[in-house]
Amino acid sequence: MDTTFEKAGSDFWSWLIDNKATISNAITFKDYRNENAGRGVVATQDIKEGEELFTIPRSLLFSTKTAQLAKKEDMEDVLAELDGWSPLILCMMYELDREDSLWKPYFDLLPRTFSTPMFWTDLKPLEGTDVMNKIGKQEADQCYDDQIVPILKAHPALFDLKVHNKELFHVCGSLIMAYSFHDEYKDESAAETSSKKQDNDDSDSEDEEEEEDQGLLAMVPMADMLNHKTGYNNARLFHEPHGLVMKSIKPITKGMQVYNTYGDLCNADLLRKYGFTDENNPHDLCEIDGEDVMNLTCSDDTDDELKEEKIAFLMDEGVMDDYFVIDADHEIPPEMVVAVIVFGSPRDAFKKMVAKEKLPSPKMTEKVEQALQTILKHRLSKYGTSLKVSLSL
Ligand SMILES: C[S@@+](CC[C@H](N)C(=O)[O-])C[C@H]1O[C@@H](n2cnc3c(N)ncnc32)[C@H](O)[C@@H]1O
Repeated sequence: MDTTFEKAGSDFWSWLIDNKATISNAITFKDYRNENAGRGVVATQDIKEGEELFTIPRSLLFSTKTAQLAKKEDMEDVLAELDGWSPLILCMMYELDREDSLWKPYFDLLPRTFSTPMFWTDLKPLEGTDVMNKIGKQEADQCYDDQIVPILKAHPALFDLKVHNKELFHVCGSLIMAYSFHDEYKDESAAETSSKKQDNDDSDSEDEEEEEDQGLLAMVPMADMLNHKTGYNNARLFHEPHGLVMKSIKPITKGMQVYNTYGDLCNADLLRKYGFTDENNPHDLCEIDGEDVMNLTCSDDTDDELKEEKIAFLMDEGVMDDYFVIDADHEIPPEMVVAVIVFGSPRDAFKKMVAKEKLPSPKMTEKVEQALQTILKHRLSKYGTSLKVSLSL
């Protein structure tokens, strides 16, 4: 038995109880490291649908509202200037290793290394997959350099650049990516204050509204100890006035793992955010680059100007996007068939479509089928290895 692992779990459990969380005795932690899934939660007895598994009071949520850093002089304003995850990342960088943090037993439990591609030194095995364009390492590095470093430098009493470095920034970002929640509960009086603040600030951009709608970004101790397995979801987090409540949404037999859902995610997203994939994933998909579809199917008389016109027409009609998606049913989407027909149409035929403002129907002719085969072969050629070799790796 790994006593350090066990002790961290039991210290955390006691900390939750001491801080007014309630936990059903029908669950306990289990070591799933032999399945590369870290710690998880297991049923110690049969659980009925709708049973409360645990309740976490809001005072235990680690967010920009509760973090130590937010209470330091000037810091409320500094954090308010940042966007996206940066405010919570900065709070976490400050507090993650502090002995005097309320969340110490929780932080001690969180991993410091990750299997997400962000940390891979060799990305070759991912060549051709949809993950490659989504890793976001450069953007994250840029965010650290542009947004975080100036704050660290301006507050030497709070931060030490040797400790609060890029590595710690990535650790905190990765923890937020894989462990955080948005607390969707809206206190009516707080909602009113925040909408008033918006009126005053005159800052009603769509992005901000969207962020507000998602709720408060927070680390939710215990709720984040549940693993995910596509198709096996048996518990869900409810955002109630008195706290965040995890309930079973199906009967759970003694010995079964308790799974939350991380969403209906394709394997590329599971890997990018959480560092694992699901073998049988009905939400898996393959993206086909819209530009490739255009380049591989344009009729011989298509110059750059006509290409632009074709793209604009397809976009106006809502058919064209950056990518076409083939999902797990392996059907070619009708939008992609329409795009192939439009790109392949000679100038005159295309001009008639535009004049009539009418898209062709997604009819599968021999010519279309050949074009689609060319596109799919091209897509396949992007993979560095065959499926057989990848599986053996
Ligand atoms: C919200 S945490 C769940 C608790 C986590 N197992 C732990 O020990 O801290 C999410 C992380 O758990 C792991 N995980 C969750 N479900 C998994 C699965 N089905 N297979 C492998 N790892 C999984 C991944 O490392 C993921 O990033």
